[in-house]
Amino acid sequence: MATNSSNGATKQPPMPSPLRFSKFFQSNMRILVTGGAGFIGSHLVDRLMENEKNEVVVADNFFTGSKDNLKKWIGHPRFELIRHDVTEQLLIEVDQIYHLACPASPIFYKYNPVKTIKTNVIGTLNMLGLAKRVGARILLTSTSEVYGDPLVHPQPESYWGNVNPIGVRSCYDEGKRVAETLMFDYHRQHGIEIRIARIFNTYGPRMNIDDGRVVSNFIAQALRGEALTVQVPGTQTRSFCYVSDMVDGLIRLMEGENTGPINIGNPGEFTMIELAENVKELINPAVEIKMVENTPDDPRQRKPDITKAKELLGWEPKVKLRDGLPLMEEDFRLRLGVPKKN
Ligand SMILES: NC(=O)c1ccc[n+]([C@@H]2O[C@H](COP(=O)([O-])OP(=O)(O)OC[C@H]3O[C@@H](n4cnc5c(N)ncnc54)[C@H](O)[C@@H]3O)[C@@H](O)[C@H]2O)c1
Ligand SMILES: O=C(O)[C@H]1O[C@H](OP(=O)(O)OP(=O)(O)OC[C@H]2O[C@@H](n3ccc(=O)[nH]c3=O)[C@H](O)[C@@H]2O)[C@H](O)[C@@H](O)[C@@H]1O
Repeated sequence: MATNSSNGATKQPPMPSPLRFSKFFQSNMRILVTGGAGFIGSHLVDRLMENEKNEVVVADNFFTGSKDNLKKWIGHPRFELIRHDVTEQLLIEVDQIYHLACPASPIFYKYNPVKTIKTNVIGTLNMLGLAKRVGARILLTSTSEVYGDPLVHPQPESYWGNVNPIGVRSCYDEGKRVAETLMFDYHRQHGIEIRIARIFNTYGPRMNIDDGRVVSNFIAQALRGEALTVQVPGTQTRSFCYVSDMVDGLIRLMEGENTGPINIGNPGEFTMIELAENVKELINPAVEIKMVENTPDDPRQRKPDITKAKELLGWEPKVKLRDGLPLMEEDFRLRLGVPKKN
């Protein structure tokens, strides 16, 4: 039974399918990754597929994800890709669910806010219903945005947050807060085995080039020789985690005994001006940095307190921003067709 001082679960989780214990069954673990065609999801699939005992099923509606991210697995006997919207029921047999489906870039989650709420609320409800029916363990990728514009810095998991419930970002941050509530209610009421990761800004290869998030924007701008657009005031901070570290943290959380929520992120904190200066220096010293308008409710500071991840998961990030940016640059150069000058 997972441990968390406040969960108050009273019931044992339902039993997994008897086939799981059959010695004739081919793979030991069937894993569903919702949103597996997206940025973090596809890296997670790569890591899960490395284990020959895993069978991986991806369910994705391809809103922000793409088959291209999974092309090396399509046709593999241990892999299956389903076009599916998590706001609809899904009837399959699985042992673990990594529930990532949700647009993550503010441009995309604000594009159809009602759909974003439905994805977070109805989508999570459906995945919990699936977990309940088949006795699967389920991990939700929540977000540091549950802390809103935080008044406590850095943010520990015990902080309840400072979120605008009616703002333009609330479809996402309030949506994820309700998703966390649903996870704990299913845990307490039905004994479902849950895991909640609060992810802080993650970057790396395969981010959509025109995704709108700051790291992908700056790298694409530097490679195209365009000015880097720092949104005012530029002193707002973020902490950037390289995707391989993130995937490692998610798998440790799923495999461990703690329900979370647990912050997974890199505590290295940078202002957006510092980030732009780093990208300029590393990728294209000739580009300018220009200040542009910001969007409403942009959090002014964000940095994870990762004490819990260190103590409970034995996890901490390994890749520093200045080492991760060149790895992402390489991928963006290939996709944009901009070769490196020698
Ligand atoms: N990347 C980050 O910095 C970050 C930070 C905090 C939390 N997260 C969370 O991690 C998860 C993955 O983020 P990402 O950066 O890979 O984003 P992404 O946009 O690249 O991936 C999301 C995936 O979910 C799919 N999707 C969206 N709505 C869906 C729906 N209704 N049904 C089925 N599939 C749907 C998309 O097509 C895409 O493949 C998200 O839940 C996000 O909220 C990410
Ligand atoms: O870590 C998280 O929890 C969240 O992080 C990001 O949200 P956000 O930090 O707002 O991401 P960006 O859009 O990359 O913005 C980061 C900062 O960069 C600034 N920015 C963005 C784009 C740009 O071109 N220039 C720029 O200065 C923004 O004003 C903001 O202050 C993700 O996109 C969310 O999905 C995720 O849940």
